[in-house]
Amino acid sequence: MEACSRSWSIHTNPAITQRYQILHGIGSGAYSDVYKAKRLFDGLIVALKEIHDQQSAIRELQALQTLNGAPNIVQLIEYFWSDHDDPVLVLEFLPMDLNGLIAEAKKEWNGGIRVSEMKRWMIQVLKGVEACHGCSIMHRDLKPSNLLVSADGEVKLADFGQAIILQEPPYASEEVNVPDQDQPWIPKDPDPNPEDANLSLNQSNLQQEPMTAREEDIPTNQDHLKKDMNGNDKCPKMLNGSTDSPTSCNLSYPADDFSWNPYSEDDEEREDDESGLTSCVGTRWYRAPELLYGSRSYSQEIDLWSLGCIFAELFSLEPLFAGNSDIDQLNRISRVLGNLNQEAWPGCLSLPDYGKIFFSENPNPLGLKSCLPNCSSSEIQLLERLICYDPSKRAPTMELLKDKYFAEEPLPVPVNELRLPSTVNGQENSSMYNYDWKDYDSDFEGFGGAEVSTSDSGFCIRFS
Ligand SMILES: Nc1ncnc2c1ncn2[C@@H]1O[C@H](COP(=O)(O)OP(=O)(O)OP(=O)(O)O)[C@@H](O)[C@H]1O
Repeated sequence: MEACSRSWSIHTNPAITQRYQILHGIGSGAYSDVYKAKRLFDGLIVALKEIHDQQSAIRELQALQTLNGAPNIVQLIEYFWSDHDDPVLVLEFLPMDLNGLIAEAKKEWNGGIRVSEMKRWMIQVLKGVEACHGCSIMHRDLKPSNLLVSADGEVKLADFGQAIILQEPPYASEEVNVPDQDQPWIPKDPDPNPEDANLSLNQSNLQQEPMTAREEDIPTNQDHLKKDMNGNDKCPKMLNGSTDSPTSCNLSYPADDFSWNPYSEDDEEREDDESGLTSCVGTRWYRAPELLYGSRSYSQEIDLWSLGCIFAELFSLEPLFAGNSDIDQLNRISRVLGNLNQEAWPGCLSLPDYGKIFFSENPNPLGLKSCLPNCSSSEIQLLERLICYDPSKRAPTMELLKDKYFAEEPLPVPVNELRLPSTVNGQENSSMYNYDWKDYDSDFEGFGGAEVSTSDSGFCIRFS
């Protein structure tokens, strides 16, 4: 067995090792290590996701249970939970992601992804997001590397560690959908797929033995989640130790280095009835402008913005807004869409950081067409329904699925006719873009001089 990083519990927990042979590590995220494993009683290949943050584990578990059996959502097979080990989720194994697809298309497919393929990829992603939004779940971290792909070309939304189930309005606080303490949790049947006997999760679930995880260890309300496993208050710091950010969140992280923690001492990071949602979610390149301006009362439209960025990237094979800091991110957006003002979004004045950041006048924004010169007008129109400042103008997924674009020639290919990356072996197909950081040491470089001044509400930054 190949050595795996960081983790002890997954190898030493008999509840897991009696049921699974751990094959090798697949990858690590901010809060998790993921392993490829084989279920001993039937040989089913799975992904074991060991999550080192309980809050993130509970979010993921709640979302995946709510979405069980929904189309284009990664399947939760079972989970292991104890009060002394990190929770481990057993997920269907998916060998690729859209990041790997984009990288392959860029390198190998002269001409990129065909329009007929693009439509099928987009439809699948839209259906996954529609399933989430239909269940009042905001994913909050949509990006190509969280859109996993099966060996058959099926897209599955994954990584629900930042997801939140919305209740009236606009967020869930007390009533959370954690498993009932007394009821062992057994996955519902997903959509049967009799053609694929080996990998059929339907079949695997039917054969499933009784749960070995300790459901009684799952807390039943969110107050409990504010404590660590020893009952102490959970108040970890942001990853870079920064609490003095002038905008909403992290000003100097690499794009994939997200640092949200819902129970940080910093009010900006707290999520509860009084303070609302945290704006520090998602991965910068795909983060909606209202989040970058510090909104705490956003809704599912933030996922729609991310979708627009993902689709644009599938078209051009380059990230649309590859900001190296939150301010650079906003600057890149305003160069394309124009500066955010009341005309673009009347609600912008109430954004917490709106009056703190000003960019130089930009009367002639580039527009999406000039960023995506190879896109047809219907493609640009569809993207404009997602990538716009005013969240209320972003089209819901159901409307987008009915967009004439998908009914026009060339029609979407069937899933089994999609071209896939040549190597379908886990992380080999997932690649983060190597952004050249050296040119952008500070938030303020790359877009002129910055003048910082203090005001009654804090300070503001003005770029010339
Ligand atoms: N079901 C799965 N099948 C195969 N690989 C998976 C699966 N789930 C996750 N992975 C891989 O494991 C790695 C980490 O997973 P994931 O992104 O879910 O962790 P995370 O800690 O929540 O991540 P992030 O830092 O992006 O929030 C990624 O490379 C991902 O592609």
